[in-house]
This record gives sequence, C-alpha cells and structure tokens, in this order.
Amino acid sequence: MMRMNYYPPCPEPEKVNGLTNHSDPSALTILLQLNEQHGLQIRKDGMWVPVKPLPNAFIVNVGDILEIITNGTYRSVEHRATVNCEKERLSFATFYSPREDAVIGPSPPLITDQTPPQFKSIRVHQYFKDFFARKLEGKSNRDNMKIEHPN
Ligand SMILES: O=C(O)CCC(=O)C(=O)O
Ligand SMILES: [Fe+2]
Repeated sequence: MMRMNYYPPCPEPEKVNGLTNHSDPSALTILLQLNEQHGLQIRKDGMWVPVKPLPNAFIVNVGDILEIITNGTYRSVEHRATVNCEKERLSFATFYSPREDAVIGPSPPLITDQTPPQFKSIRVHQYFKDFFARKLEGKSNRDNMKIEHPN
C-alpha cells in the first residue's frame, strides 16, 4: 500500500497535528520526504526527536507486524508529523506487509519457555480490518495484539 501525505503550511503550527502520533501497522515502511521539509518526529525514550530529511534518502521504519513476528525483539517506531508556517510538506510512504491470507503472529522458533508469545496470531486481512476500525493513536494497534500472561 502507498500513501501520499500533503501538509499545507499553517499560520499556527503549534496548534495542529500534521499526522497524529502512531506506529505503522505494516511490517516495514519506506518513506520519502519529498521536498526536504522538516516535520517527521520519532519518539525515543519519551522524547520527540526530529528526523532530518536528507536529499535522495529513504527512511525505513519498523512497523507493528515486524514487532509481532519477532515477538517484540524489533520494536515498531512511534512517530508523528508536524506542520510549519512557511512551506507545504510532502511525504510518500510505501507500506510492506504480508499477503492478505497469511497469518501473522510470533515466529515459532522464537517461542521458548522463557520467551512465551507476546502477541496473538491473526490473519492479515482481519488484522487490517481491526486496524482501520480503530482510532489512530500511539501504539494502540500493537497493544491490541498483546496477550496477557498470568504470572
Ligand atoms: O509525513 C511523514 O513524514 C510521516 C508519514 C507517516 O507516518 C505515514 O504515512 O504513516
Ligand atoms: Fe506512519
């Protein structure tokens, strides 16, 4: 799936979100910041860190599916987009995910007594149906896939 994002300039940029904080539901996202305008930020240790646009460079984001398949070893990155008052910003995201009839869940070789499955297994089609039915909000999609362990 591909998405083009257009963020018009805004006279009061601190009052709006360009794109609310979220992690991508995909396995991997390849992102191009088209016109080299700042705006993308990632959450690291609770802080929002700007990602500087580099000419002719892609950004590769780990998405929730990769977090689920690796049973939490690779963690999806929470990110958001801000707007600025001078110039429009454009980005182009390509989302990579397994085919619709595949089942995603923690990879069996990664499951041991010490590392029980952290996530449910689900068909990709249902996973995206659930994703689009919910509000985009932080890592809520990943959280929704978690299983509770009685310890
Ligand atoms: O505009 C950006 O840099 C981020 C876009 C994004 O996070 C998305 O399309 O999922
Ligand atoms: Fe995103």
